[in-house]
Amino acid sequence: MKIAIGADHAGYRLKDAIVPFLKAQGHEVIDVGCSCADSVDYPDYAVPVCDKVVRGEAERGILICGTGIGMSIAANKTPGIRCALVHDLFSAKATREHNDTNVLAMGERVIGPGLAEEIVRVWLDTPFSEGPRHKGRIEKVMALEAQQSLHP
Ligand SMILES: O=C(CO)[C@H](O)[C@H](O)[C@H](O)COP(=O)(O)O
Repeated sequence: MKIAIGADHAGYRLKDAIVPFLKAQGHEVIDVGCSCADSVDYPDYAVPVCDKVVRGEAERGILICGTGIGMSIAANKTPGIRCALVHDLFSAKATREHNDTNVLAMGERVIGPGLAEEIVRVWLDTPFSEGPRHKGRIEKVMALEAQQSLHP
């Protein structure tokens, strides 16, 4: 799978641990940065990752900041993105099955690399449950997005 990944200064260490993990699993990785502890702004890294996903240049996106909250808020502003903030394995599976999320957010200040790698593995491996109830709910969310673009 082709995966875009980005982080801010509070998440780049976890990103740099996950990139080799993804490559070892056979995934192609587009790393948009950042790559050092100099303070940056998380939206500046959420946007390029989400753009790549909505343009089809990446199938999925992974975003990491201190808590994952800023990244998830920023990511969900991009039409077509469904981003989940996940710090446990149950949610990693459920958000793929129920929400068909295409971007995953995590917080380096919340979890360590061992759990983060397991979350990424489960999130990437779990297919969307094609059941009509989930599809209908996602369609309602996408309709909200369309309404908002008509009334900014
Ligand atoms: O947006 C966040 C908090 O919800 C992210 O965790 C940021 O990484 C965090 O705010 C960065 O904090 P810092 O004090 O500027 O390092």
